[in-house]
Amino acid sequence: MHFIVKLFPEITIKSAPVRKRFTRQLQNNLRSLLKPLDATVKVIRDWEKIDVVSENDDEQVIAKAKDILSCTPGVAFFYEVTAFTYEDMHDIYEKTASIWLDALEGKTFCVRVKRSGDQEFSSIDVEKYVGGGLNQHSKALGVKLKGADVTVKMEIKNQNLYVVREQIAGLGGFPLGTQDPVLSLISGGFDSTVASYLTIKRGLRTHFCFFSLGGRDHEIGCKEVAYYLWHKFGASHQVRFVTVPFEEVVGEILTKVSDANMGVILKRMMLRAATKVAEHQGIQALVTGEAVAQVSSQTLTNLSIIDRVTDTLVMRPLVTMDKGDIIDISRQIGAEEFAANMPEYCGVISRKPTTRAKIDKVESEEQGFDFNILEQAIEKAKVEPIQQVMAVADGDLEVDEFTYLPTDAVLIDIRHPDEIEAAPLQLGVSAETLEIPFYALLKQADELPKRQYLLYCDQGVMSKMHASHLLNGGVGNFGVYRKPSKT
Ligand SMILES: Nc1ncnc2c1ncn2[C@@H]1O[C@H](COP(=O)(O)OP(=O)(O)OP(=O)(O)O)[C@@H](O)[C@H]1O
Repeated sequence: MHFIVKLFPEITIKSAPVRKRFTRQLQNNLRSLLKPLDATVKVIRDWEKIDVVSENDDEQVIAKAKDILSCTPGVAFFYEVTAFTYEDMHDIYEKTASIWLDALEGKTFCVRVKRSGDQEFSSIDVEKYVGGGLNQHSKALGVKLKGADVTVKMEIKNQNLYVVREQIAGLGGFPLGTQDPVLSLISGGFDSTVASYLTIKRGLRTHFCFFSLGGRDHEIGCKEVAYYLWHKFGASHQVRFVTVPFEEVVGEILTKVSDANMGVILKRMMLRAATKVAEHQGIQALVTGEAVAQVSSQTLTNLSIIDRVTDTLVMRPLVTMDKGDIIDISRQIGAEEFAANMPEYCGVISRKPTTRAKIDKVESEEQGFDFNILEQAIEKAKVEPIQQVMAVADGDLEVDEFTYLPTDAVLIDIRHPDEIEAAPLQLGVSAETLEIPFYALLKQADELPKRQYLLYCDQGVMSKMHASHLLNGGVGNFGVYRKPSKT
């Protein structure tokens, strides 16, 4: 496989040393993401682009590599190419035709060439020669310079010819690691998920902070979405997931604070706690999913009262975005279903929340609040590397694991639909199977007919955590299926 990765344009307008630093960071990120997939892969950087090259032509490896390249911040787009050396212009035509001739049948096309080096011909000469040849020898409908169905692209560098087979869009943004880290307050809904995605995409290493308001299902759902975002868009860097037990803080608010100010005071408590967590982790900015006027606590008056409790920078990437646009992004990044399936949790729900809180009133109500409870919550915060958040919790019951399918057992593939599409499960034996993505499982488990179910996912971690969680809740007919090892 061979990919030519093009840099996000905002990188290319930086000064030379900054451009070099950002490109080197992207090279390192791609290397660390691609090496586990293919140990022989070479990631080579020059001023204009990054080449990803390997002898490996396995279809699944190529599909996964494309997935990685399209989800890595800093990549504008990339070409999948076939590389040749060439003798002369006719040889360029022959090599291009070997890839494109049949694919042009019934289509209009044009040829576009980017050339560097000391050749006897210009880019336009090649476009004319190759275009003419393809037009004559293929069953194309003809050449069309504007609005053609197909653009046949190639790059010529000295004696090397790269014929583009496919152009694939990248994520844009800056390579992770080029900016300082942030702590994203994630609650698993559309907003904080999209806000976290946007900070990752902009090159900010995004750690997560979750306030547990009661309900393990909500905690699991939130960890799943954070893990998903990290794994898909930010796995070149290690991040942490911090869980702050906020049940008692909520209890104190419910007993000490007036209904109207509960929402604003809860957010002030969250920001106070997040500020301490961030300080402790050496992080200098917080991120939330708030957008002006979306809910009552998000008026300018209330947001400014919320912000007064901290000197730490609070970033709100969605502040002026419409909900529909936020949901569209969440759909594009494969996270819409997470939010839609996020278990209900019992938070602070005011009947008549104020949209214009008064700072004097808020501060006087907070005087009755026992701040030891907040301090204790911060002390009890649990910091985990994101890779471990899906592990079974201490004290959870052990579930049965199988490397074969018992008669009458039903296998449930709980992987994300994108993963199932990229690598359909091949069992080698006939078995009854269902596809229920992990984020929908807790909701649907209750409705399934009583049978023995075995959960399957790639690493066996998510499936084990879910089966164990169900078992702890008294649902014992779920186990784990692992593919037998090949040795
Ligand atoms: N339990 C929580 N843990 C961590 N952060 C939270 C929590 N609840 C709220 N937040 C943060 O506060 C922001 C505003 O929360 P709020 O519940 O008012 O709005 P929201 O738009 O429903 O949030 P979301 O869609 O992200 O769940 C969230 O986007 C998130 O950043």
